[in-house]
Amino acid sequence: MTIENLSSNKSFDGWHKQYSHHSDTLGCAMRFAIYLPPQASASQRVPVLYWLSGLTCTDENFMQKAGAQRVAAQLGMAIVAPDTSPRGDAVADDDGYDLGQGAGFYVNATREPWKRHYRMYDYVLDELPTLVESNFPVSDRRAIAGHSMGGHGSLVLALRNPDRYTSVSAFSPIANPSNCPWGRKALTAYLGGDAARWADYDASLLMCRAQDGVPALVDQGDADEFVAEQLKPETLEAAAAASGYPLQLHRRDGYDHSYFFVASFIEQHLRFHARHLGL
Ligand SMILES: N[C@@H](CCC(=O)N[C@@H](CSC=O)C(=O)NCC(=O)O)C(=O)O
Repeated sequence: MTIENLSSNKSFDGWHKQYSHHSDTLGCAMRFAIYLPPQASASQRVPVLYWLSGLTCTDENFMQKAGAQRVAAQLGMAIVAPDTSPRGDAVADDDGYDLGQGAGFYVNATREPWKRHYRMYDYVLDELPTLVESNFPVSDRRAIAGHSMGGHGSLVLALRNPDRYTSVSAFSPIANPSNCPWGRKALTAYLGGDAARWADYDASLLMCRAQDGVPALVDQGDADEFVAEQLKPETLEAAAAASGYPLQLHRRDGYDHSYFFVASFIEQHLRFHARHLGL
């Protein structure tokens, strides 16, 4: 697999780099960013945190706004941030910011006009780690985290694949997409109108029936403008209580939905993952 380096910036003695590559899964060119801490070398592979961003984002929002590099460098943890959807003139799109390009929802679409390219679930689960692990000094010890739509994606990927990740965390996740306007719009378009087909992409439904799973950490601001209508953290708490799932969910006084919130608590998330990654 050929990857093309687009940028390189030294950061806390490590490197932030952006790459482009052709994705067979998505059928288009894709961009991702990687932060390689100073410990990563030909003789030392480091574990990786995969970060999934939210609606309207690219690989850049987290890498430029969250301020994660200082602690990742201390811990010896790589971070990989993919784009949030397939992109390009040949890729279906929608006028709304919450569907189409920039809004892939980390699902494998089954409906026209989306199903040809919108396969972000498979891309994040399989193609991206294979590519990253064969091109960079990183190991197959993986954790996953994300924000909002990406929080939904990270929880779904970890809940369905506990053998692939050591731990999962989310900021302000869309916790019950079957039951909120953002989720219903996207899942109807990508998977069709039968809500029974959405259950495999709904973190609250998955957590409710989880027999075991990797440790989960969620932070939710109580001044988040989307919390009541779109995010519904109470459904995730109820699901964890019902199944006994190892979820820690913190409500944070006065914080909104922005990356100012993510930046305020990202160190705690990185240290949580570091413990489970064995760092
Ligand atoms: N009103 C905004 C809506 C988009 C938005 O708030 N995006 C969030 C994620 S929301 C859920 O996935 C985000 O992360 N934005 C990027 C950022 O850098 O803050 C709009 O119309 O754009």
